Amino acid sequence: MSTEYVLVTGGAGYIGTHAVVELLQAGYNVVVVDNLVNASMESIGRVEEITGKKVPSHQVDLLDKEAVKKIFQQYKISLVMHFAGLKAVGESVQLPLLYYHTNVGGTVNLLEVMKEFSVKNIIFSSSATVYGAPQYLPVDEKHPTGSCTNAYGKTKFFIEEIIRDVCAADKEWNAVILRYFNPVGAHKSGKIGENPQGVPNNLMPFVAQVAVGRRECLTVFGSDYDTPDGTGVRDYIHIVDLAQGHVAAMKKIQEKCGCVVYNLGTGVGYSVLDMVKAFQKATGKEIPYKIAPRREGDIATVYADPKTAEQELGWKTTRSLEEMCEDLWRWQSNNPHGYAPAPSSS
Ligand SMILES: NC(=O)c1ccc[n+]([C@@H]2O[C@H](COP(=O)([O-])OP(=O)(O)OC[C@H]3O[C@@H](n4cnc5c(N)ncnc54)[C@H](O)[C@@H]3O)[C@@H](O)[C@H]2O)c1
Ligand SMILES: CC(=O)N[C@H]1[C@@H](OP(=O)(O)OP(=O)(O)OC[C@H]2O[C@@H](n3ccc(=O)[nH]c3=O)[C@H](O)[C@@H]2O)O[C@H](CO)[C@H](O)[C@@H]1O
Repeated sequence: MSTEYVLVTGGAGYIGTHAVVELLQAGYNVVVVDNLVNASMESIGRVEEITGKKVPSHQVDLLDKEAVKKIFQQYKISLVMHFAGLKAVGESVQLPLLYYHTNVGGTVNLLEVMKEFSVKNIIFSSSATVYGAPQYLPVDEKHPTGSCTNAYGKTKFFIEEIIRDVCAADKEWNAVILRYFNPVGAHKSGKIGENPQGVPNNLMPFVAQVAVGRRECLTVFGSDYDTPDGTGVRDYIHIVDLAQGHVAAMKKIQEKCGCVVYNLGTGVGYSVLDMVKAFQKATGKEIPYKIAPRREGDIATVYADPKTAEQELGWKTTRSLEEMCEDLWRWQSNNPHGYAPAPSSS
C-alpha cells in the first residue's frame, strides 16, 4: 500500500511547524503546503534538523485550487490539518474582504478538493476569539459563539459553521475544531518559534523583542480593567502543549468522531504584568514598560475550561509559565531576527 500522509496547510508558520514536529515524532508522514505570505521554508529546514526527517513541502496558495488538487494527486492524503490563513486582527478590520477571501475562500477550496478526493477528515485551527466577550468564566465549549467584533474572528466563526454543515450533510466526514487560547513559547531546541513580520501585535513576541534589544519599551494596553492588577488577563498556553493537542486530535478522528470542538488552553489566567514579571524572572532581562490606554476591541479577562479536551482527548497541558518564558527566550536570543539574517547596517 502507498504511504499515507497528513497534509498540513500553513505548515511553515508558527503553530504549523510545532505541530509538524510533534506529528513526525508520533510517527505520522507529513506533507506541508504554505504560500509563504507569513513564513519562509527556512522554518521547515529547522523542523528537519530537529526531527532528522525529510518534510516534503510545496509553495501552494489555497486560493489556487488547481495547485491544491495537484497535491492530492501526488500524495495519498488521509487527513488535513488546516492552519493556513491570515491572523492579524487590526489588519482584518482594515481589509475585511482580504480576510474573508483568504480564510473563508481558501477553506472552501480546500474542503471542495478534499471532497473530490474523498478525504473526509479535518482538524481546524479556530480561536477563543469566537466566544467574543465572555458571558461567564471559565469559557467552556458550550459558551455562545459568533459575537466577535473583527473580521478575523468572524472568519473563524464562519469556517466553524461551514465545517459543521459539511459534516451534517455527509456522515463520513470527521472534524476536530480546536479553539486555541494564547499560544506562546517555542520548541525546546530554540530552532523554531514565532517570527512576526513588522511590529508584533501579540504581547509575548513584543516582550521578547524588547528583551533582545529590537524594541525599546513595551506598551501595556490599559491598567484600569476589573482584574487583580488592572491589566488584561489571558490563558497563555505553551506552543508544544498546543501542538501535542493536535496529535491527540488525530487519535480522536481515527475513532470517527463526527464534528467535535475542543478548547486548547490551561484553564489559568495571567495578567500582562504577571507575564512581564515571569519573563523577567525566567530570563534575567529587564523589560521596561509604559502604561497606555486600552486597545480597541480588547476584553478584560478570558480563560478556558479545558476539561472536555482532558476527558475526551486525554490531553492536558504540562508546561509551566516559566517554561513558556525560558523557551521563548531561547528561540529569540538564538534568532534575534527570526529566520531572517540580521539586516545590514548600511
Ligand atoms: N497564533 C495564535 O495566537 C493563534 C490563535 C488562535 C488561532 N490561530 C490560528 O492558527 C493558525 C496558525 O496560526 P499561526 O500563529 O501559526 O500563524 P502563521 O501566520 O505563523 O501561520 C499561518 C501560515 O499560513 C500561511 N498562509 C496564509 N495564507 C495562506 C494561503 N492562502 N494559502 C496557503 N498558506 C497560507 C502563512 O504563510 C503562514 O505560514 C491560523 O489559522 C490562525 O488563525 C492562531
Ligand atoms: C484584539 C486582538 O488582537 N485579539 C487577538 C489576540 O488576542 P489577545 O488580545 O488575547 O492576545 P495579545 O497577545 O494581543 O494580548 C494579550 C494581552 O496583552 C495586552 N498587550 C498586548 C500587546 C502589547 O503590546 N501590549 C499589551 O498590553 C493586551 O491588551 C491583552 O490584554 O491574539 C489572540 C491569539 O493569540 C487572538 O488571535 C485574538 O483574536
